[in-house]
Amino acid sequence: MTLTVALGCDHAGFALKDLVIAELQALGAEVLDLGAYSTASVDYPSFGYAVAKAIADGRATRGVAICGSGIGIDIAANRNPAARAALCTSAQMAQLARSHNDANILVLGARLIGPDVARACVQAFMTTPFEGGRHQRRVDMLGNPDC
Ligand SMILES: O=C(CO)[C@H](O)[C@H](O)[C@H](O)COP(=O)(O)O
Repeated sequence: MTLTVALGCDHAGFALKDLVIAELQALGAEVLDLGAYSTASVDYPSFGYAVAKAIADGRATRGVAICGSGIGIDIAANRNPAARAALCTSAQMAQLARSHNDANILVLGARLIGPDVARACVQAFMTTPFEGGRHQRRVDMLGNPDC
């Protein structure tokens, strides 16, 4: 089954976007590009919200969100209860975000990591399964802040 991945970035993430798209396509994913579409200055919350919304309404199964540090767009995406957005700076973090946290959005900081790390993060995010078991219980708790 082809996985659709929603992609969103701000101006700071724009330079990394094409590389991420190419990597996702090489892994067999379909990409839903939600912008930004240039390096003109824009506001990262809009793009974090857009990626999370695409997952919430079923247009995508996973997402990748990119801004300068990754921090702002990560905060924005995680405001949507459907999002489990994980800011990753290494392939190991991306792998753990999938295997332990069932993360559905990979967040990258384009001003902090290079192309090789970005590619490795995308690869780990797309190929690592969720382990379930004890991790499922904890992921379920993320959806219920009163527990
Ligand atoms: O890193 C970011 C937020 O966490 C975003 O990439 C913002 O674009 C960054 O803060 C904006 O910086 P700029 O000086 O406006 O490019």
